[in-house]
Amino acid sequence: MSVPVLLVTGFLGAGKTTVINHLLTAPHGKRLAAVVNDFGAINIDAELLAGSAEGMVALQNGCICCTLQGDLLRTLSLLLRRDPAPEGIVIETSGVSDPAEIVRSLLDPVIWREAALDAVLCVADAQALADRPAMLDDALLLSQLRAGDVISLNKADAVPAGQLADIRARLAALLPGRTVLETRCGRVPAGLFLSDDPLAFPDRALPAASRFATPGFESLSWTAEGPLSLPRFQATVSRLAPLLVRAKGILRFEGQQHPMLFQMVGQRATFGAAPAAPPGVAPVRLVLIAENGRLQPDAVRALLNDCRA
Ligand SMILES: Nc1nc2c(ncn2[C@@H]2O[C@H](COP(=O)(O)OP(=O)(O)OP(=O)(O)O)[C@@H](O)[C@H]2O)c(=O)[nH]1
Repeated sequence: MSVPVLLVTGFLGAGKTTVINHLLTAPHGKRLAAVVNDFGAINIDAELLAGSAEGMVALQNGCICCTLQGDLLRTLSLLLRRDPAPEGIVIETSGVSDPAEIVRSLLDPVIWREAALDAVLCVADAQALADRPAMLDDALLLSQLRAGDVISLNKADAVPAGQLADIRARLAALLPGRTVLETRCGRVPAGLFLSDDPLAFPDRALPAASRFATPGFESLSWTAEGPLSLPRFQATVSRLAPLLVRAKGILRFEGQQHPMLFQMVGQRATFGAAPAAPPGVAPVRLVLIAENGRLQPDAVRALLNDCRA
């Protein structure tokens, strides 16, 4: 019997990792494996996933719709040979991936026999769409939305009801007949996905070939061995924010005992509790993502180096 696969797509920072964490910890009684693809040399998402050591494979420094496609297929075949085998596989694409290419690979009959694509879930960021309605004209975002069998309109808590209704109306016009679920903190109904019935979403058309052979984004990864000065880091982030689409990192600040999880989506930055670092990794790890050509790596690294306490 083939193992159902859920492909989770969505723009940078929409909440894909949050959704997958919810699915991994929801009480559905299934043994799930996750494959996460972070577009950067350091895979922060892998560290943020519950039980990340068990059944989790990180594909990094590239994007699975382009350079890492072969790696994805090899990874699936390794996961399927694990004992005990997973009962469901969740694949998180990086926020810069066009899922059309990945769907095409997964529809390959050889893969399908063992790991059948059950559904594509597109996580859309209600807060970003409320702030920047023009995002819905973005070709990559459109491709991600169109690939979705189900759209999770996430961060519904952060948007007033009237604006949420406007966004739903725009999505309904763009994607007629598609299921749109308003979600908070990625809490999609787990029972909707990874069912044993591979025909739950039977109308999948073979997607058109990708228009995003080269992603229009670049990432810069930076690490430090010692703590940072919080005021200097905040000043640097304010300076860099207009250039960035997304940033995330696990940071240590002078005078603080615990590491902090730093997340920035668009211009909004938040700090939260970070999981304990795995042994042997640098205590400060940061990934910045920007449109191609916007970051001058040496200058950015110099600014970040100046944040060291
Ligand atoms: N207010 C609010 N914030 C959320 C919600 N879901 C996720 N977030 C926050 O949004 C930020 C990005 O969430 P992630 O789950 O890392 O997003 P992602 O799509 O995996 O990000 P990339 O992998 O970098 O593309 C984090 O700070 C989350 O805590 C939500 O429903 N409401």
